[in-house]
Amino acid sequence: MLRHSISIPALGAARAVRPAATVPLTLSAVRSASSLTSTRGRPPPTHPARQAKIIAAAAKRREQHEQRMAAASSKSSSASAATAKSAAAVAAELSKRKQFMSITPRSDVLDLIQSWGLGENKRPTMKPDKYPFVPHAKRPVEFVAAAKREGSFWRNEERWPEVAMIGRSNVGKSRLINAVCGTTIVRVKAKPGLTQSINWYKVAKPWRGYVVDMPGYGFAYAKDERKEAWADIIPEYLKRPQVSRLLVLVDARHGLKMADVEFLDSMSKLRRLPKSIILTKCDLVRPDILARRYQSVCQDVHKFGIQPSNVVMVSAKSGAGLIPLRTLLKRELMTTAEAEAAAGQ
Ligand SMILES: Nc1nc2c(ncn2[C@@H]2O[C@H](COP(=O)(O)OP(=O)(O)OP(=O)(O)O)[C@@H](O)[C@H]2O)c(=O)[nH]1
Ligand SMILES: [Mg+2]
Repeated sequence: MLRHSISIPALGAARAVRPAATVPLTLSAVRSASSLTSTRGRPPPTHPARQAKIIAAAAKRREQHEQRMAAASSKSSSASAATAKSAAAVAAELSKRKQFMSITPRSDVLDLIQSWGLGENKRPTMKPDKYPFVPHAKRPVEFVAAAKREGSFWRNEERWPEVAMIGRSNVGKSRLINAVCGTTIVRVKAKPGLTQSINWYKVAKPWRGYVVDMPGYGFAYAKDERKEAWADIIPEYLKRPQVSRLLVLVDARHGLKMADVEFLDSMSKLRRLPKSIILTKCDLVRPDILARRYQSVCQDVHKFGIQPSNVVMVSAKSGAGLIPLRTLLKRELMTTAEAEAAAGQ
């Protein structure tokens, strides 16, 4: 028999499911392979035992297919319920958006936005505030302490006022401290969940007080147990008498979210603490949308006893709106003279 030393994949292997076996090239193999692929249409002779096997396999396949079809139909009925649910959510969201767009921007609010250079503005009418927060100070603020649990809170025995920044993760709390105080010492990141402890920053003389950065609530890239720990220490911290004002930061692009409403609600039960709402990232919002946002937020926070005079629009990026925020912050802090007078009492 003619036998070559090379080997080829068995013919028809491209169509077979199993990987191709290699067989030696013989004349008889070539002949039988050509009979399998012949165009005469005669099927190759099959053994009865093999035929029975094929029939059994086909029956099994049919049974499996029916099972799959039954499973798919039950899945599609639950999927259609989920689709109906998400359609309802989309409809609710659309009607909310429609409601929001139906707000007429007030001319005084639009004027305020324009004069402060707020809003998405290619050519701001006003230069960002470049005046130092504390003139002549080498460091306007200094990091003094961080706490991840109640036992390690900064003691602040002099009872100097503490202004706390709070809001959803990524709303811009840390960057706003840097912008307001004219520093870069607070770490900032685009990913939510960077600040994972309560951090105290002491303001330089002649001021006596602290600006406090906090972990955010809502979504954050952090471990669940860490987020649970924040949920416990934040209310504990806010009970302290040293906390003199709360700055609740809200992203101007989104307005009040459920997490903000829940927080403000829980705060109204916890303690009557002066609060301001700070609309952040105003450089990312069109002026007319920003005016609507301001008006709708003023309306939403009214039920928590927050007046429109305590709703401030800022952009830590462009510096717009920082002057009123600095004024507000300084009003909260004691001067050295006031601190001495308080200590002498
Ligand atoms: N365009 C723009 N981006 C801002 C502004 N403020 C903050 N950001 C950006 O928003 C992202 C989050 O800012 P952070 O200050 O770290 O936010 P945070 O609230 O401290 O976040 P967590 O510490 O994770 O809770 C960063 O990428 C900032 O650069 C702003 O006024 N304008
Ligand atoms: Mg932060």
